[in-house]
Amino acid sequence: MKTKVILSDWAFDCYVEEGRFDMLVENDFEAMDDIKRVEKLVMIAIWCIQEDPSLRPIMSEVSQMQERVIDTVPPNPYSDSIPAMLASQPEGTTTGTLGFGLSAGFENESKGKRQVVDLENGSEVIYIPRFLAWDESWKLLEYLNKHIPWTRPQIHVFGRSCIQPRDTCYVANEGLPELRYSGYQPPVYSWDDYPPLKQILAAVHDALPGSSFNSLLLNRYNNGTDYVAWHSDDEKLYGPTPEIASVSFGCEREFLLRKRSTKSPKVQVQVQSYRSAEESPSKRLKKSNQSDQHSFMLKHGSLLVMKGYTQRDWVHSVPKRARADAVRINLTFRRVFQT
Ligand SMILES: O=C(O)CCC(=O)C(=O)O
Ligand SMILES: [Fe+2]
Repeated sequence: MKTKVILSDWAFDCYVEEGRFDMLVENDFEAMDDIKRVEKLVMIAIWCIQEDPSLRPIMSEVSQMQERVIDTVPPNPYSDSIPAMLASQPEGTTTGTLGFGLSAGFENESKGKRQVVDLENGSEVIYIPRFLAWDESWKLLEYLNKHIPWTRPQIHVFGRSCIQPRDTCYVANEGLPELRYSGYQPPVYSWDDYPPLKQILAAVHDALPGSSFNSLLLNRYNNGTDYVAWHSDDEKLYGPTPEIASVSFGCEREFLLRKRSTKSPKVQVQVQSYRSAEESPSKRLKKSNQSDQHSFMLKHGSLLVMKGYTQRDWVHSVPKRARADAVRINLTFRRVFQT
C-alpha cells in the first residue's frame, strides 16, 4: 500500500530527525555534489513555511542567508512559545522539571552515530553530532540564554589586560579547589539553581560511562566576533589526562584542534594562532599537515569529547567567523580533582 506524505513534513523529518539531506535529492547528482547548498536551501525553506507567519523571514533575510555559506541557525519553531512556558514556572524553582518536558522528553541519542578521531599518542576526540534532540536543544538554548548569569570578565593574556571575547559563567560542586585562568577567578554558581544543567550533565554521564564531571564552564558567543583563542585546558586541577565534554547549542561554529609544535614552546603556538584566527579556513588548512589539525563544525545539540593527552599535546580554538551572526552557547564539563 502506498502511503501519502506531505512533502514539507517529509523534508522536515529528513532534516531534523535524520540529518539526511541526501534523501531529498536522491539521483540528482548535481545536488548530491553540493550537499551543503542543499542543506542551506532546506533550512531556508523550513524557515519560510513556519505556521506562524510572524516567524517567517523577510525577503532580504532570505537572500542574505543564501549568500552565506553555512553559518545559519536552523529555524526555531519554539522561539515564540518558550518564554511563555518558562514564565509559567514559579520563580526560584530549584528542583523538579521546568515544565517543558525536559526530563521526560530529554532524548539522549548517544547510541547514535559517534565519530572517533584517534589523535595518536594517547589522545582522542569523540564527536556525536546529534547528541541531544533538536527541539529540546532549542529549549535549552533559550533557557540558558535567559537564565544564566553571564559576565564578560577582564582577563590577562601575556601581561596585557583585555575583555574576554565571549560571555562566561562557572558552575561547580561545593568545596572544590578554585578555578583560575588568565588571571581571572570566576565566581562559582550552584547546579541546584539551574536544573536543566543537571539534566544535561546526566545525559553526558550516560553517554560516557565512567565519567564523573563536577564542574562546568559555560561560554556564550553572541556572534562571529566572539571567539576563543588557541589554548588548552591543562590547568593542574584537572589532572594529567583530563576528559572534557563539550555540548553546543545554536549557531554552528568551527572548532579547531592543532597539535602543539614539539620544538616551540606554548607561547609561540599562541602568537601564531591569533593571526590564524583571522584567516580563512582554507588558508589555515594549507599551512599544516592534515593530521596535525582537525576541524569540527559543532552542530546544535552536539557533543564533543577530548580525552587522554589532548590537553597536553594539542591546542584548540573557536576562531572568529565574520559570517556567523547568531548566538552560540557551549558547555564544557570537567572534573576537578580534590587535593
Ligand atoms: O566553545 C567551544 O566549543 C570551546 C570552549 C573552550 O574551549 C573552553 O571553554 O575551554
Ligand atoms: Fe578549551
